[in-house]
Amino acid sequence: MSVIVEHLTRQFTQGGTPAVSDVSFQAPSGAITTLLGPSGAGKSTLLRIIAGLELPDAGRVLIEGVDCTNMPVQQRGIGVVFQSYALFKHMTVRENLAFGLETRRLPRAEVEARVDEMLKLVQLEELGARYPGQLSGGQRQRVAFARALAIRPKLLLLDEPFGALDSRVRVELREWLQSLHERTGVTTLLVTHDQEEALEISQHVVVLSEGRVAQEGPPEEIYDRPATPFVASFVGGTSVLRGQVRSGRARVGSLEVEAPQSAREGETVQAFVRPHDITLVKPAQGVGEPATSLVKRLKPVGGYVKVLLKLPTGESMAVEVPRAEFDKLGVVEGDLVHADVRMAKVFVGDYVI
Ligand SMILES: Nc1ncnc2c1ncn2[C@@H]1O[C@H](COP(=O)(O)OP(=O)(O)OP(=O)(O)O)[C@@H](O)[C@H]1O
Repeated sequence: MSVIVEHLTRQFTQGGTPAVSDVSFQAPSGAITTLLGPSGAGKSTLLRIIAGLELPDAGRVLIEGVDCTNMPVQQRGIGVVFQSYALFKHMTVRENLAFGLETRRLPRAEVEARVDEMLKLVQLEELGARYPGQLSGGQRQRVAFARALAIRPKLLLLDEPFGALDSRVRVELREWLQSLHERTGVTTLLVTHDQEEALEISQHVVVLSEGRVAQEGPPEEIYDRPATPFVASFVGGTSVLRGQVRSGRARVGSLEVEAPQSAREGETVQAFVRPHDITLVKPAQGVGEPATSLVKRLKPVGGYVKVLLKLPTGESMAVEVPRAEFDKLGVVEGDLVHADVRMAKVFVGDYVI
């Protein structure tokens, strides 16, 4: 069964903006659901309410159909992994894993069997006798997962579990978490501010902004059909540009793209342009129309270069150019270029899609 939250609200300061404001969503059973949003969006507060570490001012939390809103943490059947490992330093890995089971008064033999099972599950069979200080960050976090899963939770709550690790280990553990989830099938809620992480590992995404749900759905839907400009830019790095319909085409600054059929002449439109759907062309001197998009910033990132353009309208547009293509282009910061938009989603009127 799923996790359902209904109209959750939590306000820390009187008269201030609520950290969580009337949030409702459903996390499907057996799936990984991510709570995705920028810093301060209310993700951790929401997770803490679901875990029972924080009480809401209003609203309900239902786990497997049971109202858990006021239930003590220990009775909720939840495993939690935070960003910091929170392992006992003076205990070995085995002792760390056994601790939660012993406090639940499981028989000794069962504790030992469960610890073995968990070490195998997280592929750390060889390291049971080590202390946390003798493990790498990634290994420590795998122990934290094993400890959370040892109690056979109905629900696994993960608050930026890879946040403290370097990017290579992060990506490795992302894949590891997917395979762990395939093996356990435990309903999982993952807090992250990393859209790539959310799109890659979850089956359901809840995008949060300023304590509210901005959009909820499968990752493809969030990416392909963002419900608001916030979701478009936060999830896809999409630029949102304003323009007008002229002769059946949408003119967005110096750019021109196809207008929706329903668009009337002169109507205001918004174009959502993804960074990889733009081709940059450096104009040959004195030939053709003068270029008007200013290269404000260039940043090589792995196999591509991130380019921030300033359009004549004053709007900014993010572009990603494959490294080889960029090298051929030979532009530097301060150059003027043409920006050919290969594809854009154009919407008429205000932010309703
Ligand atoms: N115990 C608290 N007392 C007062 N304000 C709080 C408390 N906990 C969180 N807040 C505030 O609530 C808002 C939401 O915080 P929260 O930590 O839930 O956001 P978040 O999306 O998890 O952010 P981050 O990714 O930075 O952890 C923030 O403005 C934060 O300052």
